[in-house]
Amino acid sequence: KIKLDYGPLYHGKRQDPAMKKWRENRFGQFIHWGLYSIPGGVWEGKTYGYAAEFLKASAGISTERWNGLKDEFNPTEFNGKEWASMAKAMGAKYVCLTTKHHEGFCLWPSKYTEFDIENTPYQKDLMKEFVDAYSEAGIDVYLYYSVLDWYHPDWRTKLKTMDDVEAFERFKTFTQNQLVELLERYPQVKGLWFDGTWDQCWKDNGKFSYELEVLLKEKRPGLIVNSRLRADDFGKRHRDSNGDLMGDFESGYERRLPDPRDTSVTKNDWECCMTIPENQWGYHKDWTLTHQKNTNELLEMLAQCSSQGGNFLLNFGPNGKGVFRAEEKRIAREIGEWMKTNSAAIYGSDYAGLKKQDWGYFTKNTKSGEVYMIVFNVPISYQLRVELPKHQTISKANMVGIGQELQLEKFDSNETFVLLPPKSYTSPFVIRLELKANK
Ligand SMILES: C#C[C@@H]1N[C@@H](C)[C@@H](O)[C@H]1O
Repeated sequence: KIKLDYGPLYHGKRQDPAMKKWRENRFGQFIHWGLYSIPGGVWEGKTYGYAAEFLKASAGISTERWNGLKDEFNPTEFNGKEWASMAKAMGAKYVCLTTKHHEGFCLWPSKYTEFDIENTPYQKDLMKEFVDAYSEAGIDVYLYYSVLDWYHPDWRTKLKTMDDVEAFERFKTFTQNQLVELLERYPQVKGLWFDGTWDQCWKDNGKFSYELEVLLKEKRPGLIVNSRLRADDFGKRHRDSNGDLMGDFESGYERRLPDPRDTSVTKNDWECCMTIPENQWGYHKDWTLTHQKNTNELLEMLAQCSSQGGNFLLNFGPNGKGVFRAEEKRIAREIGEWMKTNSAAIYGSDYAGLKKQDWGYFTKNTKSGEVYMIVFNVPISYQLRVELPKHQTISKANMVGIGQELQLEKFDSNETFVLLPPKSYTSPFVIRLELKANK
Protein backbone atom coordinates (compact mmCIF):
# COMPACT_ATOMS: atom_id res chain seq x y z
CA LYS A 1 0.00 0.00 0.00
CA ILE A 2 1.16 3.53 -0.78
CA LYS A 3 1.61 5.57 2.39
CA LEU A 4 -0.77 8.50 2.40
CA ASP A 5 -1.14 11.45 4.76
CA TYR A 6 -4.36 12.58 3.05
CA GLY A 7 -6.30 9.42 2.23
CA PRO A 8 -9.66 8.28 3.64
CA LEU A 9 -10.66 9.25 7.20
CA TYR A 10 -11.73 5.59 7.66
CA HIS A 11 -12.10 2.35 5.69
CA GLY A 12 -15.21 0.25 5.01
CA LYS A 13 -18.84 1.32 5.46
CA ARG A 14 -19.83 3.68 8.27
CA GLN A 15 -22.26 1.99 10.68
CA ASP A 16 -23.34 5.02 12.73
CA PRO A 17 -27.06 5.97 12.83
CA ALA A 18 -26.67 8.89 10.39
CA MET A 19 -25.10 6.71 7.70
CA LYS A 20 -27.53 3.85 8.37
CA LYS A 21 -30.37 6.34 7.74
CA TRP A 22 -28.67 7.48 4.51
CA ARG A 23 -28.52 3.81 3.43
CA GLU A 24 -32.14 3.09 4.42
CA ASN A 25 -33.36 6.14 2.47
CA ARG A 26 -32.32 4.63 -0.88
CA PHE A 27 -34.34 7.17 -2.95
CA GLY A 28 -33.67 10.92 -3.11
CA GLN A 29 -34.65 14.00 -5.09
CA PHE A 30 -31.89 16.12 -6.64
CA ILE A 31 -32.82 19.74 -7.43
CA HIS A 32 -30.74 22.01 -9.68
CA TRP A 33 -31.87 25.59 -9.34
CA GLY A 34 -29.96 28.79 -10.09
CA LEU A 35 -29.62 31.68 -12.52
CA TYR A 36 -29.34 29.13 -15.36
CA SER A 37 -32.98 28.22 -14.60
CA ILE A 38 -34.08 31.62 -16.00
CA PRO A 39 -32.91 31.29 -19.66
CA GLY A 40 -33.50 27.51 -19.62
CA GLY A 41 -31.05 26.72 -22.42
CA VAL A 42 -32.30 29.49 -24.75
CA TRP A 43 -30.28 32.67 -25.38
CA GLU A 44 -31.23 35.54 -27.69
CA GLY A 45 -33.77 33.34 -29.41
CA LYS A 46 -31.39 30.43 -30.00
CA THR A 47 -31.82 27.07 -28.29
CA TYR A 48 -28.65 25.35 -27.07
CA GLY A 49 -28.94 21.58 -26.62
CA TYR A 50 -26.11 21.14 -24.12
CA ALA A 51 -26.85 20.99 -20.38
CA ALA A 52 -28.77 24.20 -19.48
CA GLU A 53 -26.61 24.91 -16.42
CA PHE A 54 -23.67 25.29 -18.83
CA LEU A 55 -25.49 27.79 -21.11
CA LYS A 56 -23.00 30.54 -20.22
CA ALA A 57 -20.27 28.49 -21.90
CA SER A 58 -22.45 26.96 -24.67
CA ALA A 59 -23.70 30.36 -25.82
CA GLY A 60 -20.41 32.19 -25.12
CA ILE A 61 -22.11 34.67 -22.79
CA SER A 62 -19.89 37.24 -21.07
CA THR A 63 -19.49 36.91 -17.32
CA GLU A 64 -20.90 40.40 -16.88
CA ARG A 65 -23.98 39.60 -18.98
CA TRP A 66 -24.51 36.29 -17.20
CA ASN A 67 -24.11 37.79 -13.74
CA GLY A 68 -26.78 40.32 -14.72
CA LEU A 69 -29.30 37.47 -14.50
CA LYS A 70 -29.08 37.97 -10.72
CA ASP A 71 -31.25 41.08 -11.18
CA GLU A 72 -33.94 38.92 -12.83
CA PHE A 73 -34.01 36.15 -10.23
CA ASN A 74 -37.38 36.52 -8.53
CA PRO A 75 -39.00 33.07 -7.99
CA THR A 76 -42.29 34.44 -6.74
CA GLU A 77 -43.99 31.07 -7.33
CA PHE A 78 -41.54 29.16 -5.15
CA ASN A 79 -43.35 27.39 -2.33
CA GLY A 80 -41.16 25.18 -0.16
CA LYS A 81 -44.09 23.29 1.33
CA GLU A 82 -45.47 22.48 -2.14
CA TRP A 83 -42.06 21.27 -3.30
CA ALA A 84 -41.70 19.13 -0.18
CA SER A 85 -45.15 17.60 -0.57
CA MET A 86 -44.45 16.68 -4.19
CA ALA A 87 -41.22 14.98 -3.06
CA LYS A 88 -43.01 13.24 -0.19
CA ALA A 89 -45.74 11.94 -2.51
CA MET A 90 -43.05 10.66 -4.86
CA GLY A 91 -41.52 8.67 -2.01
CA ALA A 92 -38.23 10.56 -1.78
CA LYS A 93 -36.63 10.10 1.64
CA TYR A 94 -33.94 12.72 1.08
CA VAL A 95 -33.34 15.76 -1.06
CA CYS A 96 -30.19 17.47 -2.35
CA LEU A 97 -30.46 21.11 -3.48
CA THR A 98 -27.80 23.12 -5.32
CA THR A 99 -26.78 25.91 -2.93
CA LYS A 100 -24.23 27.19 -5.47
CA HIS A 101 -23.55 25.69 -8.88
CA HIS A 102 -20.52 26.41 -11.08
CA GLU A 103 -21.90 29.89 -11.91
CA GLY A 104 -21.13 30.92 -8.33
CA PHE A 105 -24.60 32.32 -7.52
CA CYS A 106 -25.62 31.48 -3.94
CA LEU A 107 -29.22 30.57 -3.10
CA TRP A 108 -28.60 31.66 0.49
CA PRO A 109 -27.63 35.07 1.93
CA SER A 110 -23.86 34.61 2.28
CA LYS A 111 -21.61 36.93 4.29
CA TYR A 112 -18.80 36.09 1.84
CA THR A 113 -20.22 37.26 -1.46
CA GLU A 114 -22.71 39.73 -2.89
CA PHE A 115 -23.52 37.28 -5.68
CA ASP A 116 -26.34 35.76 -3.67
CA ILE A 117 -30.10 35.67 -3.15
CA GLU A 118 -30.00 38.76 -0.92
CA ASN A 119 -28.96 40.87 -3.91
CA THR A 120 -31.84 39.81 -6.15
CA PRO A 121 -35.39 41.14 -6.41
CA TYR A 122 -36.40 38.14 -4.29
CA GLN A 123 -34.03 38.99 -1.40
CA LYS A 124 -35.44 36.45 1.11
CA ASP A 125 -33.53 33.46 2.50
CA LEU A 126 -34.99 30.92 0.11
CA MET A 127 -32.72 28.20 1.46
CA LYS A 128 -34.25 28.49 4.95
CA GLU A 129 -37.77 28.07 3.59
CA PHE A 130 -36.57 25.08 1.57
CA VAL A 131 -34.66 23.35 4.38
CA ASP A 132 -37.49 23.94 6.90
CA ALA A 133 -40.22 22.69 4.56
CA TYR A 134 -38.44 19.46 3.59
CA SER A 135 -37.27 18.79 7.16
CA GLU A 136 -40.83 19.27 8.46
CA ALA A 137 -42.03 16.83 5.79
CA GLY A 138 -39.59 14.25 7.23
CA ILE A 139 -37.28 14.38 4.22
CA ASP A 140 -33.54 14.51 5.02
CA VAL A 141 -31.83 17.57 3.50
CA TYR A 142 -28.44 17.48 1.78
CA LEU A 143 -26.79 20.47 0.18
CA TYR A 144 -24.94 20.42 -3.14
CA TYR A 145 -21.97 22.79 -3.28
CA SER A 146 -19.81 23.42 -6.34
CA VAL A 147 -16.19 24.19 -5.46
CA LEU A 148 -15.70 25.33 -9.09
CA ASP A 149 -16.84 28.97 -9.12
CA TRP A 150 -16.89 30.96 -12.35
CA TYR A 151 -17.78 34.17 -10.49
CA HIS A 152 -15.14 34.38 -7.78
CA PRO A 153 -12.09 36.42 -8.81
CA ASP A 154 -9.70 34.08 -6.95
CA TRP A 155 -10.84 30.88 -8.70
CA ARG A 156 -8.02 29.31 -10.70
CA THR A 157 -8.29 26.14 -12.77
CA LYS A 158 -4.54 25.58 -12.64
CA LEU A 159 -1.96 27.10 -10.25
CA LYS A 160 0.73 28.19 -12.70
CA THR A 161 2.20 31.25 -10.98
CA MET A 162 2.77 32.46 -7.45
CA ASP A 163 -0.12 34.89 -8.04
CA ASP A 164 -2.33 31.89 -8.83
CA VAL A 165 -1.24 30.14 -5.64
CA GLU A 166 -1.91 33.25 -3.52
CA ALA A 167 -5.31 33.78 -5.17
CA PHE A 168 -6.25 30.15 -4.61
CA GLU A 169 -5.29 30.38 -0.95
CA ARG A 170 -7.86 33.18 -0.65
CA PHE A 171 -10.32 30.99 -2.59
CA LYS A 172 -9.80 28.05 -0.22
CA THR A 173 -10.59 30.33 2.74
CA PHE A 174 -13.71 31.59 0.94
CA THR A 175 -14.82 28.00 0.26
CA GLN A 176 -14.27 26.92 3.86
CA ASN A 177 -16.08 30.00 5.18
CA GLN A 178 -19.11 29.36 2.97
CA LEU A 179 -19.33 25.71 3.97
CA VAL A 180 -19.13 26.49 7.69
CA GLU A 181 -21.71 29.23 7.10
CA LEU A 182 -24.09 26.73 5.45
CA LEU A 183 -23.78 24.29 8.37
CA GLU A 184 -24.31 27.07 10.90
CA ARG A 185 -27.29 28.61 9.08
CA TYR A 186 -29.06 25.31 8.39
CA PRO A 187 -28.57 22.93 11.36
CA GLN A 188 -31.00 20.34 9.95
CA VAL A 189 -28.66 19.56 7.06
CA LYS A 190 -27.46 15.93 7.07
CA GLY A 191 -24.73 16.15 4.49
CA LEU A 192 -22.84 17.95 1.75
CA TRP A 193 -22.69 16.89 -1.89
CA PHE A 194 -19.59 18.33 -3.51
CA ASP A 195 -19.08 18.88 -7.22
CA GLY A 196 -16.70 20.82 -9.48
CA THR A 197 -13.53 19.34 -7.98
CA TRP A 198 -12.02 17.88 -11.14
CA ASP A 199 -9.55 20.68 -11.90
CA GLN A 200 -5.79 20.64 -11.21
CA CYS A 201 -6.15 23.38 -8.58
CA TRP A 202 -8.10 20.95 -6.38
CA LYS A 203 -5.98 17.90 -7.18
CA ASP A 204 -2.98 19.95 -5.98
CA ASN A 205 -4.75 20.59 -2.66
CA GLY A 206 -5.39 17.11 -1.27
CA LYS A 207 -4.23 18.25 2.17
CA PHE A 208 -6.80 21.05 2.19
CA SER A 209 -9.62 18.75 1.10
CA TYR A 210 -8.64 16.29 3.86
CA GLU A 211 -8.55 19.01 6.52
CA LEU A 212 -11.84 20.40 5.21
CA GLU A 213 -13.55 17.03 5.63
CA VAL A 214 -12.16 16.77 9.18
CA LEU A 215 -13.27 20.32 10.03
CA LEU A 216 -16.79 19.96 8.63
CA LYS A 217 -17.32 16.62 10.40
CA GLU A 218 -16.12 18.16 13.66
CA LYS A 219 -18.60 21.01 13.17
CA ARG A 220 -21.42 18.60 12.42
CA PRO A 221 -20.88 15.12 13.92
CA GLY A 222 -22.50 12.51 11.67
CA LEU A 223 -22.15 14.73 8.60
CA ILE A 224 -22.14 12.76 5.35
CA VAL A 225 -20.00 13.87 2.38
CA ASN A 226 -19.76 12.35 -1.09
CA SER A 227 -16.55 11.07 -2.69
CA ARG A 228 -16.16 14.18 -4.90
CA LEU A 229 -14.86 16.31 -2.00
CA ARG A 230 -11.53 14.62 -1.71
CA ALA A 231 -8.22 14.47 -3.49
CA ASP A 232 -5.37 12.50 -1.92
CA ASP A 233 -1.63 13.31 -1.58
CA PHE A 234 -1.17 12.60 -5.29
CA GLY A 235 -4.33 14.26 -6.63
CA LYS A 236 -6.32 11.03 -6.95
CA ARG A 237 -10.07 11.73 -6.53
CA HIS A 238 -13.01 9.64 -5.31
CA ARG A 239 -10.65 6.72 -4.61
CA ASP A 240 -7.14 7.26 -3.26
CA SER A 241 -3.86 6.00 -4.74
CA ASN A 242 -4.55 2.61 -3.13
CA GLY A 243 -8.09 2.42 -4.63
CA ASP A 244 -9.78 3.08 -1.29
CA LEU A 245 -12.89 5.26 -1.23
CA MET A 246 -12.56 8.78 0.18
CA GLY A 247 -15.70 10.33 1.62
CA ASP A 248 -18.77 8.43 2.82
CA PHE A 249 -20.21 7.20 -0.48
CA GLU A 250 -18.99 6.81 -4.04
CA SER A 251 -20.72 9.46 -6.16
CA GLY A 252 -19.07 8.90 -9.52
CA TYR A 253 -22.18 7.34 -11.05
CA GLU A 254 -23.46 10.44 -12.80
CA ARG A 255 -26.07 9.66 -15.48
CA ARG A 256 -24.84 6.08 -15.52
CA LEU A 257 -25.26 2.90 -13.49
CA PRO A 258 -22.79 0.08 -12.75
CA ASP A 259 -23.16 -3.18 -14.65
CA PRO A 260 -26.13 -4.88 -12.86
CA ARG A 261 -24.03 -8.02 -12.35
CA ASP A 262 -21.11 -6.14 -10.79
CA THR A 263 -21.06 -7.19 -7.13
CA SER A 264 -17.85 -5.24 -6.37
CA VAL A 265 -19.87 -2.02 -6.00
CA THR A 266 -21.54 -3.49 -2.89
CA LYS A 267 -18.27 -3.08 -0.95
CA ASN A 268 -18.91 0.66 -0.42
CA ASP A 269 -21.93 2.86 -0.10
CA TRP A 270 -22.64 4.55 -3.44
CA GLU A 271 -25.21 6.70 -5.16
CA CYS A 272 -26.26 7.21 -8.77
CA CYS A 273 -27.46 10.70 -9.68
CA MET A 274 -29.69 10.75 -12.75
CA THR A 275 -31.41 13.21 -15.10
CA ILE A 276 -34.80 12.60 -16.69
CA PRO A 277 -33.73 13.95 -20.11
CA GLU A 278 -30.38 12.71 -21.42
CA ASN A 279 -28.30 15.55 -19.96
CA GLN A 280 -30.22 18.44 -18.40
CA TRP A 281 -29.71 19.17 -14.71
CA GLY A 282 -30.95 22.77 -14.76
CA TYR A 283 -34.32 23.70 -16.25
CA HIS A 284 -34.30 23.50 -20.08
CA LYS A 285 -37.19 24.92 -22.09
CA ASP A 286 -37.14 22.14 -24.65
CA TRP A 287 -37.02 18.55 -23.45
CA THR A 288 -37.89 17.21 -26.88
CA LEU A 289 -34.26 17.59 -27.98
CA THR A 290 -33.23 14.25 -26.44
CA HIS A 291 -34.68 11.06 -24.95
CA GLN A 292 -36.84 11.61 -21.88
CA LYS A 293 -36.73 8.66 -19.49
CA ASN A 294 -40.18 7.30 -18.69
CA THR A 295 -41.38 6.26 -15.24
CA ASN A 296 -40.74 2.52 -15.70
CA GLU A 297 -37.22 3.25 -16.95
CA LEU A 298 -36.56 5.32 -13.83
CA LEU A 299 -38.13 2.72 -11.52
CA GLU A 300 -35.80 0.12 -13.01
CA MET A 301 -32.80 2.33 -12.20
CA LEU A 302 -34.07 2.78 -8.64
CA ALA A 303 -34.53 -0.99 -8.31
CA GLN A 304 -31.08 -1.70 -9.73
CA CYS A 305 -29.40 0.74 -7.35
CA SER A 306 -31.15 -0.83 -4.34
CA SER A 307 -30.26 -4.33 -5.59
CA GLN A 308 -26.57 -3.39 -5.59
CA GLY A 309 -26.59 -1.53 -2.24
CA GLY A 310 -26.73 1.96 -3.72
CA ASN A 311 -28.95 5.05 -3.59
CA PHE A 312 -30.78 6.66 -6.50
CA LEU A 313 -30.88 10.48 -6.64
CA LEU A 314 -33.34 11.60 -9.32
CA ASN A 315 -32.94 15.15 -10.61
CA PHE A 316 -35.60 17.84 -11.03
CA GLY A 317 -35.00 21.28 -12.55
CA PRO A 318 -37.54 23.95 -11.59
CA ASN A 319 -37.73 27.06 -13.77
CA GLY A 320 -36.68 30.59 -12.80
CA LYS A 321 -40.03 31.22 -11.11
CA GLY A 322 -39.75 28.12 -8.93
CA VAL A 323 -42.14 25.88 -10.87
CA PHE A 324 -41.57 22.26 -11.87
CA ARG A 325 -42.59 21.30 -15.41
CA ALA A 326 -45.60 19.08 -16.07
CA GLU A 327 -43.46 16.08 -17.09
CA GLU A 328 -41.63 16.18 -13.77
CA LYS A 329 -44.87 16.44 -11.78
CA ARG A 330 -46.35 13.49 -13.69
CA ILE A 331 -43.26 11.31 -13.20
CA ALA A 332 -43.13 12.18 -9.50
CA ARG A 333 -46.78 11.18 -9.16
CA GLU A 334 -46.33 7.91 -11.08
CA ILE A 335 -43.25 6.90 -9.09
CA GLY A 336 -45.14 7.72 -5.89
CA GLU A 337 -48.05 5.51 -6.98
CA TRP A 338 -45.67 2.57 -7.51
CA MET A 339 -43.87 3.22 -4.23
CA LYS A 340 -47.14 3.19 -2.29
CA THR A 341 -47.45 -0.56 -3.00
CA ASN A 342 -43.84 -1.61 -3.47
CA SER A 343 -41.57 0.56 -1.31
CA ALA A 344 -40.82 -2.33 1.10
CA ALA A 345 -38.51 -3.67 -1.62
CA ILE A 346 -36.66 -0.33 -1.76
CA TYR A 347 -36.52 1.41 1.65
CA GLY A 348 -34.05 -0.29 4.00
CA SER A 349 -33.07 -2.69 1.23
CA ASP A 350 -29.62 -3.89 0.21
CA TYR A 351 -27.83 -6.44 -1.99
CA ALA A 352 -29.53 -9.82 -1.44
CA GLY A 353 -26.45 -11.90 -2.30
CA LEU A 354 -28.35 -13.82 -5.00
CA LYS A 355 -27.34 -14.31 -8.61
CA LYS A 356 -28.81 -11.63 -10.86
CA GLN A 357 -31.46 -13.01 -13.24
CA ASP A 358 -32.79 -11.51 -16.48
CA TRP A 359 -36.32 -10.88 -15.17
CA GLY A 360 -35.16 -8.10 -12.80
CA TYR A 361 -33.59 -7.48 -9.42
CA PHE A 362 -33.38 -9.05 -5.96
CA THR A 363 -33.29 -6.88 -2.87
CA LYS A 364 -33.13 -7.85 0.78
CA ASN A 365 -34.58 -5.83 3.64
CA THR A 366 -31.73 -5.45 6.13
CA LYS A 367 -34.09 -5.34 9.14
CA SER A 368 -36.63 -8.06 8.33
CA GLY A 369 -34.33 -10.19 6.18
CA GLU A 370 -37.19 -10.52 3.69
CA VAL A 371 -36.09 -11.03 0.09
CA TYR A 372 -37.90 -9.30 -2.78
CA MET A 373 -37.99 -9.86 -6.52
CA ILE A 374 -38.61 -6.66 -8.49
CA VAL A 375 -39.77 -7.83 -11.92
CA PHE A 376 -39.35 -5.73 -15.06
CA ASN A 377 -38.95 -8.39 -17.76
CA VAL A 378 -41.57 -11.20 -17.62
CA PRO A 379 -40.12 -14.15 -19.60
CA ILE A 380 -42.23 -15.68 -22.40
CA SER A 381 -42.23 -18.87 -20.24
CA TYR A 382 -43.83 -17.01 -17.27
CA GLN A 383 -41.20 -18.81 -15.13
CA LEU A 384 -38.97 -16.64 -12.94
CA ARG A 385 -35.70 -18.45 -12.15
CA VAL A 386 -34.26 -18.12 -8.66
CA GLU A 387 -30.91 -19.66 -7.69
CA LEU A 388 -30.42 -20.03 -3.95
CA PRO A 389 -27.44 -21.10 -1.85
CA LYS A 390 -27.51 -24.85 -1.13
CA HIS A 391 -28.79 -24.40 2.42
CA GLN A 392 -31.83 -22.34 1.48
CA THR A 393 -35.17 -22.95 -0.19
CA ILE A 394 -38.23 -20.82 -0.93
CA SER A 395 -41.17 -21.63 1.34
CA LYS A 396 -43.55 -19.00 -0.06
CA ALA A 397 -43.74 -16.43 -2.85
CA ASN A 398 -46.41 -13.73 -2.81
CA MET A 399 -47.18 -10.86 -5.16
CA VAL A 400 -46.87 -7.71 -3.06
CA GLY A 401 -50.00 -5.59 -3.04
CA ILE A 402 -52.57 -8.15 -4.18
CA GLY A 403 -50.98 -10.73 -1.88
CA GLN A 404 -51.54 -13.57 -4.40
CA GLU A 405 -49.46 -16.66 -3.54
CA LEU A 406 -47.48 -17.98 -6.51
CA GLN A 407 -46.74 -21.60 -7.37
CA LEU A 408 -43.17 -22.84 -7.06
CA GLU A 409 -41.33 -25.51 -9.03
CA LYS A 410 -38.11 -26.72 -7.43
CA PHE A 411 -35.15 -28.31 -9.25
CA ASP A 412 -32.51 -30.65 -7.79
CA SER A 413 -29.90 -28.02 -8.61
CA ASN A 414 -31.49 -25.84 -5.93
CA GLU A 415 -32.97 -23.63 -8.56
CA THR A 416 -36.62 -22.75 -8.29
CA PHE A 417 -39.08 -21.36 -10.79
CA VAL A 418 -41.59 -18.91 -9.42
CA LEU A 419 -44.55 -19.46 -11.73
CA LEU A 420 -46.48 -16.40 -12.90
CA PRO A 421 -50.11 -16.64 -13.98
CA PRO A 422 -49.92 -16.33 -17.79
CA LYS A 423 -51.39 -12.88 -18.50
CA SER A 424 -50.14 -9.50 -19.60
CA TYR A 425 -48.04 -7.55 -17.11
CA THR A 426 -47.93 -3.83 -17.90
CA SER A 427 -45.96 -2.42 -14.99
CA PRO A 428 -43.10 -3.57 -12.77
CA PHE A 429 -44.22 -5.62 -9.79
CA VAL A 430 -42.72 -7.07 -6.61
CA ILE A 431 -42.76 -10.60 -5.22
CA ARG A 432 -41.94 -11.22 -1.54
CA LEU A 433 -40.03 -14.45 -0.94
CA GLU A 434 -40.08 -16.36 2.34
CA LEU A 435 -36.93 -18.46 2.57
CA LYS A 436 -36.24 -21.35 4.92
CA ALA A 437 -33.30 -23.58 5.67
CA ASN A 438 -33.07 -26.71 3.58
CA LYS A 439 -33.65 -29.92 5.56
C1 LIG B 1 -20.71 18.16 -15.20
C2 LIG B 1 -21.44 18.38 -14.32
C3 LIG B 1 -22.32 18.68 -13.20
N1 LIG B 1 -22.43 17.53 -12.31
C4 LIG B 1 -23.83 17.21 -12.17
C5 LIG B 1 -24.17 16.64 -10.82
C6 LIG B 1 -24.53 18.51 -12.49
O1 LIG B 1 -24.42 19.45 -11.43
C7 LIG B 1 -23.71 18.96 -13.70
O2 LIG B 1 -23.90 20.32 -14.01
